[in-house]
Amino acid sequence: MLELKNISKSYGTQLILDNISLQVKEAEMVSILGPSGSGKSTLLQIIGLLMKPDSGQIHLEGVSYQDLTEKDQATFRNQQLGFVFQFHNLLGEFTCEENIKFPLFIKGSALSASDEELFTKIIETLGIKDILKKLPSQISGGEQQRVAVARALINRPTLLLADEPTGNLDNKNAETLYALFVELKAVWQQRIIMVTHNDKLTSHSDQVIYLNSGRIE
Ligand SMILES: Nc1ncnc2c1ncn2[C@@H]1O[C@H](COP(=O)(O)OP(=O)(O)OP(=O)(O)O)[C@@H](O)[C@H]1O
Repeated sequence: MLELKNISKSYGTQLILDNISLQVKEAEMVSILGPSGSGKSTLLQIIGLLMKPDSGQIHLEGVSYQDLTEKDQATFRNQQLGFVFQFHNLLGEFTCEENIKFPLFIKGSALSASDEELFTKIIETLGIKDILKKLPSQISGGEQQRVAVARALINRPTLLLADEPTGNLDNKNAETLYALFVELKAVWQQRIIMVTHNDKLTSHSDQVIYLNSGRIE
């Protein structure tokens, strides 16, 4: 279970999140919608341990974020969380395969047989087998985004966090990526929290959350 209790966050005098509480079970897909500036990305960053709330508690699978030291937070992020952003942040000088395996290299140990097995399963599911040796600049935007999703999944994250993952894709690629998320949820029981502007991409969500004026509507 992911549990947020009374999360609040201000920037200066501007209250961005006002006592937000939320529970997300395993295999649930949650969409976060809301007007620009309503705090969607801020909430996602707090859940992703990239920003601290001013108050409130978060637990993921029994681990309290408050109890983690800075070093533990980095390890927790790398092992438990997967991130996909609108601008996928792929490393331009590395091939797609190297980009996908990057989180495994960070761990420092050699890739195990089960890492390789998962890698194969991921690239097959995402349909990106044929582009593995290419550089990110040599593939399309939709393909780049699928590589970013593969990289986010390679550590088997407890929670996949996606911030406007379809934001720079055309409609067709956006729908393909969303269909992939739906498949990851159905087949892999992947828990996903996605910020989106596109309310067409929420039909399979277990929870749709509208943020407005710092609160869930
Ligand atoms: N580092 C910061 N310092 C000060 N204010 C910030 C900072 N980051 C965000 N804000 C402000 O906090 C508010 C919420 O920002 P956030 O990016 O979470 O909104 P959002 O709902 O994701 O917006 P969008 O849909 O436009 O991406 C905005 O008014 C923004 O200007």
